[in-house]
Amino acid sequence: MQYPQQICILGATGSIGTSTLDVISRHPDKFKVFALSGMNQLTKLAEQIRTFVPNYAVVKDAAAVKELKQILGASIGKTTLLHSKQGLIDIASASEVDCVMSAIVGAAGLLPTLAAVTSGKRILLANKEALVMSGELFINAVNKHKAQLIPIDSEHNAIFQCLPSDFIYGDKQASGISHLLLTGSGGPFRELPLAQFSHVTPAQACAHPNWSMGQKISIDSASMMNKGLEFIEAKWLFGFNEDDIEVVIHPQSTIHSMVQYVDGSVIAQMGNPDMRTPIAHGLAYPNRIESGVGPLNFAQLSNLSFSTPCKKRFPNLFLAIQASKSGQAATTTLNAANEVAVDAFLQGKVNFSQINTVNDMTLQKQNTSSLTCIDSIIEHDASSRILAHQIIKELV
Ligand SMILES: NC(=O)C1=CN([C@@H]2O[C@H](COP(=O)(O)OP(=O)(O)OC[C@H]3O[C@@H](n4cnc5c(N)ncnc54)[C@H](OP(=O)(O)O)[C@@H]3O)[C@@H](O)[C@H]2O)C=CC1
Ligand SMILES: CC(=O)[C@@H](O)[C@H](O)COP(=O)(O)O
Ligand SMILES: [Mn+2]
Repeated sequence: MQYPQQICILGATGSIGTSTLDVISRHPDKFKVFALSGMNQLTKLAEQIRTFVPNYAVVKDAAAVKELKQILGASIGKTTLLHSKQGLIDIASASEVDCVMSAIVGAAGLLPTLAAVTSGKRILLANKEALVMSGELFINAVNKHKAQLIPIDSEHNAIFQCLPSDFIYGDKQASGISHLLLTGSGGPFRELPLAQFSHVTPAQACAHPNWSMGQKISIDSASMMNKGLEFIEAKWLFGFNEDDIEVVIHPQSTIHSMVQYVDGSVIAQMGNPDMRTPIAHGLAYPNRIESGVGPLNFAQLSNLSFSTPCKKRFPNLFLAIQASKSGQAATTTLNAANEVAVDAFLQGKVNFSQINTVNDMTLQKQNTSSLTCIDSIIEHDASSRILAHQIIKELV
């Protein structure tokens, strides 16, 4: 690895983006911020521009460029402001960039992340939805363009750390691996009586017991759709079959995931629940750098517990596993339906239990045509969203 690395952060104003800048700020000799992007939080983006002085910053549209210019005034410095999808694609594929942090939430992250892939960058992948939407196509592009894909999602980064360094994609036999153990906390409703699920508020659903994250992933954690998306993400990142991935509920989020080997050994990655650890690991890989996360205090770890997820409580997890077995069209459909349903829940249009109803019904109504190119994936995503909106209209 040649320092300094020029870094592009897609989704800089979000939870992962902010943690990434925190790690980078600890290592000014190693990382330079080349480009940042934000969507609605322009004041926060302006503050980041003043602090990190990137070459480029990308916002939603021309009106946002104008507003950001006004906020920045003379402190705009050398930063050029771009906008729209094309602006994101331009910064993700710029020749000066070594490494792209993919931290936009949802389907909006797909095209800029793919632009980084086809430009052969090192990609730090937090945006799991991109991989859920485009699985095989995404991995084929990584291989074709010799991009380097490093998982940032805490579970997948943990598995990446627990696999042998010479692990060959999809070849569990050669490495003596039995299966992957994907841990999930069970979220804020792990013990809530089932009858109360349809009455929970967005604030309650967003109150994750262990992690501080953006709204969408927090709701997904509460329904365990997050673990369903992560199941599909693990399949594509490591080349495993559905039968080789087991989801384990671990409420403390101290073990971030594990690899079970055929000789009975289990290798786990542990740490305090703070995304700066996987982010620092990805930024410096294969080296290690200080992240700002303190050491685990084992004397205070009174209890590490584990259990099996329940289908009645977390139907979204099982829907996602089923979709994974069905194939690409099903996982693209599920991702789109879930984004629409979570948004509707946040707006008070559907209740928490109806997120699963919308996901299930959209999967039943949508076709399962084969999706072999990016245009067909984008089209399928769009038509699934239309179906999900129709289903919501009929529900309310
Ligand atoms: N937070 C976490 O700890 C973890 C997150 N992840 C994954 O990382 C990704 C980001 O999550 P998180 O940081 O929590 O999310 P946040 O909601 O906190 O941040 C999302 C970022 O994306 C920007 N954004 C939102 N919508 C769009 C859009 N349509 N076009 C362009 N930019 C957009 C936001 O801009 P703005 O805020 O300015 O509106 C913000 O910068 C998700 O895919 C999530 O699943 C994975 C593991 C852990
Ligand atoms: C930090 C991270 O990676 C999240 O995806 C986290 O795992 C969410 O917690 P759950 O395990 O409750 O989904
Ligand atoms: Mn995760």
